[in-house]
Amino acid sequence: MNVTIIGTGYVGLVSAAVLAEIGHDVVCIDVNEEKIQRLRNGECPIFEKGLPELLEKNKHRMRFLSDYQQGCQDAAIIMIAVGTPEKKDGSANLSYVFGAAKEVCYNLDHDAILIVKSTVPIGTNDEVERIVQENLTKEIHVEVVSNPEFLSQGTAVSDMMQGYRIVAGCESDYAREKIKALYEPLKQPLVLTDRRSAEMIKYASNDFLALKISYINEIANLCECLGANVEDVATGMGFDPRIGDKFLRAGIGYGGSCFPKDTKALHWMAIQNDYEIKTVKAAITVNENQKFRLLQKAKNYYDSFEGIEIAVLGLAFKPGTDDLREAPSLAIIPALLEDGAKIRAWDPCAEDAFRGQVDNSAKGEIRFCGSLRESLREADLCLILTEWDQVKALTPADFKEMRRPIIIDGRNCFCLEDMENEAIVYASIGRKTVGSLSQNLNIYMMERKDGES
Ligand SMILES: NC(=O)C1=CN([C@@H]2O[C@H](COP(=O)(O)OP(=O)(O)OC[C@H]3O[C@@H](n4cnc5c(N)ncnc54)[C@H](O)[C@@H]3O)[C@@H](O)[C@H]2O)C=CC1
Ligand SMILES: O=C(O)[C@H]1O[C@H](OP(=O)(O)OP(=O)(O)OC[C@H]2O[C@@H](n3ccc(=O)[nH]c3=O)[C@H](O)[C@@H]2O)[C@H](O)[C@@H](O)[C@@H]1O
Repeated sequence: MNVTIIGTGYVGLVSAAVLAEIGHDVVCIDVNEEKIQRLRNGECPIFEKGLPELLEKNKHRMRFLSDYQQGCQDAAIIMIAVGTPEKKDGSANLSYVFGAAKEVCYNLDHDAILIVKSTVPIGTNDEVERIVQENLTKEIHVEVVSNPEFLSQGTAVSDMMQGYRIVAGCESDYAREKIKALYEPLKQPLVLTDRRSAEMIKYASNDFLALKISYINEIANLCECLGANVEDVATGMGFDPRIGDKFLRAGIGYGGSCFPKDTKALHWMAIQNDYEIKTVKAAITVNENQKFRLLQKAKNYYDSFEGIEIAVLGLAFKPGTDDLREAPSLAIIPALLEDGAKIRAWDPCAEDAFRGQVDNSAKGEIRFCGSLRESLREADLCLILTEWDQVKALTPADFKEMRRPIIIDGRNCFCLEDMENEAIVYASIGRKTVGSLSQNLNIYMMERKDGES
């Protein structure tokens, strides 16, 4: 089939490559000309495992354009995969979706299915249909289908190739048959519903996962108070298939372009309908506070961070991506800089994206380090924000390169057994703090605290 995809972000570009891989001819449209040029040059503009290879393999079935008229020619299916970022009030910004739908109307001269793949509030597809009816310039039949996406960044290609399900909200048999034909080669369970239910499945799924994370984070915080170990607790819970062992990793909370915005958007939708969705609201509140657990723990060692050299390992919101959207680093690092800390940041691929985000007027300073070793050497404190494999491969000996080996791990990267009985302090989330500093360092720390008080 001829498929045109609008938006070449994480969802649009991965969908395009996967649909080409299963035999469709795909045209990608983006308003970002630079991105389109890079794609035409054979470059992959985002960091996503397996994507460059898939684009290269299927380049004979893919075209990249910025012109809608050319891009819509011959398309049997048009898929909108543009962003739906959060607005200040928590609602979703739908201007990109509506803008793309209008462009399609102005440029389409034949019947087609218009798929909305972006995550959109319940009722948006109905609104898109209204826009289509109002703006079509030819006597043609365009049917709107809600087809949300469930991939995760970092594993996007395999998530799409081997997804748990495909959800499509269609309002006619004609649309249902087209969707079946489009996805048939993927051999995945197909959940066919009406459009509003499909839209709701997306929010309900994301928000449930967010809730699960906030729940385990609260259990972790309680474990710390009561002397239990959250990793063991999660393992014990996860064996029960009614609970499941996924999304029970305690840490400094969820980030990324979706859970934060999709929890707030559902909460907003509820309020608009005079309903308060208390569970989701609680997940949001817990997550906001969880980011700062590391700083609270660090205060056990330093009353102020003025002049303190802090190794920050990981900037991206999760490993496997260079995406910084809603990453805890964006909340934690500015707070440290404000307090006068000297940050030595390390991330294997999010450094460039982070550079533009630092507030130059803050008291402290930030240096980006090319290696973990450079970041750790002579540091007074280490904060782990992202569980990159390179970080998980560090050993106690690596941390001993620090001036004061105090490690506060927001992603529970290490077994407690490997870190205890070492001349380092290792604090993590929902587990006891292990290790101790050498006697000299202990005396130093005490003198420092006395000097400050
Ligand atoms: N990032 C993710 O892991 C997932 C995202 N989603 C949803 O998918 C949607 C897209 O998300 P991402 O791919 O992360 O967004 P993104 O921000 O990475 O990419 C969006 C792309 O759309 C382009 N664009 C904007 N307006 C346009 C227009 N009128 N015409 C053509 N191109 C236009 C932008 O230039 C950009 O390249 C969002 O609704 C998101 O919630 C759903 C599942 C997973
Ligand atoms: O709608 C979306 O955009 C996507 O949102 C998430 O995908 P993503 O945000 O890419 O990544 P996740 O792996 O879900 O991680 C999100 C955040 O939760 C955190 N997390 C995840 C799992 C866990 O057990 N604990 C935890 O703190 C991660 O560190 C990360 O900050 C969902 O997993 C996807 O199914 C969904 O399609």
